[in-house]
Amino acid sequence: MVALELKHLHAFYGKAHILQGVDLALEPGAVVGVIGRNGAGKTTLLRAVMGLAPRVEGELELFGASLRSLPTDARARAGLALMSQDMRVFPELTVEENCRTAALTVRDPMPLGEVLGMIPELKEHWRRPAGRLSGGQQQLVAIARNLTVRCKVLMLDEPTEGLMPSIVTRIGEIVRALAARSVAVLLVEQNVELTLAVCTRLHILEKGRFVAQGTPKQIVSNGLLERYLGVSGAGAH
Ligand SMILES: Nc1ncnc2c1ncn2[C@@H]1O[C@H](COP(=O)(O)OP(=O)(O)OP(=O)(O)O)[C@@H](O)[C@H]1O
Repeated sequence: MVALELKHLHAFYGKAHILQGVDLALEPGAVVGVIGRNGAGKTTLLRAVMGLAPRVEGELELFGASLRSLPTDARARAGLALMSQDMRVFPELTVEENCRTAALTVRDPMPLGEVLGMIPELKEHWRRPAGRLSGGQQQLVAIARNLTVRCKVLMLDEPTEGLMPSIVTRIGEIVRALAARSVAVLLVEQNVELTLAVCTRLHILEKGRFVAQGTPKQIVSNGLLERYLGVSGAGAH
């Protein structure tokens, strides 16, 4: 079974042809990383899947059903979620309210006790406005909202950018826990160590095309990180 499938996906900003025929299949429980240099098109890829890129061609399917004609909110209701710098939490609402408003958007939300069971560190902030929390804690609130709606495919755009190492580790653990619950995760992340540690498979994007793929081990041992990113991956596993 495939959770998310992209077939010959193209995306454009005006005349700029950014994604140039991307194919990708993401199974439930997979954690797939997309890595590539600045400007390769990683963010555009996630935005295209979410219905946020201005012009997209090709096919996108969620559990075999086409997403092409669906606007972003319908894609979200179908189980797709995107976490990025500009879409995190409602800052004026408390953590609890952030989760409760998410719960209202679906028929069968995850009970909040279960959400807190997965992210227990939110308990002590439950009644605080989310905007008062640290960047890392807000990121956990955003994940909690996506847990609440039982998203089936979670796309993360640079989830650990600017965060302290302890919270980076925590986000990695939570990503693994989500995958263990059959959520398919598509991760765009500059932190190579984290990417290698949590991903089951990596795809390298260069100038809008996938040029290589493999397990983290294969990518490192074939020297592909040096070749395409100019980093070694040494010290990571
Ligand atoms: N709104 C936009 N309008 C026009 N061009 C854009 C827009 N957003 C991105 N681009 C261009 O599309 C290309 C791909 O950008 P994108 O942000 O997808 O790359 P990226 O791989 O995520 O890079 P980074 O790692 O720097 O975030 C770049 O050349 C960028 O300048």
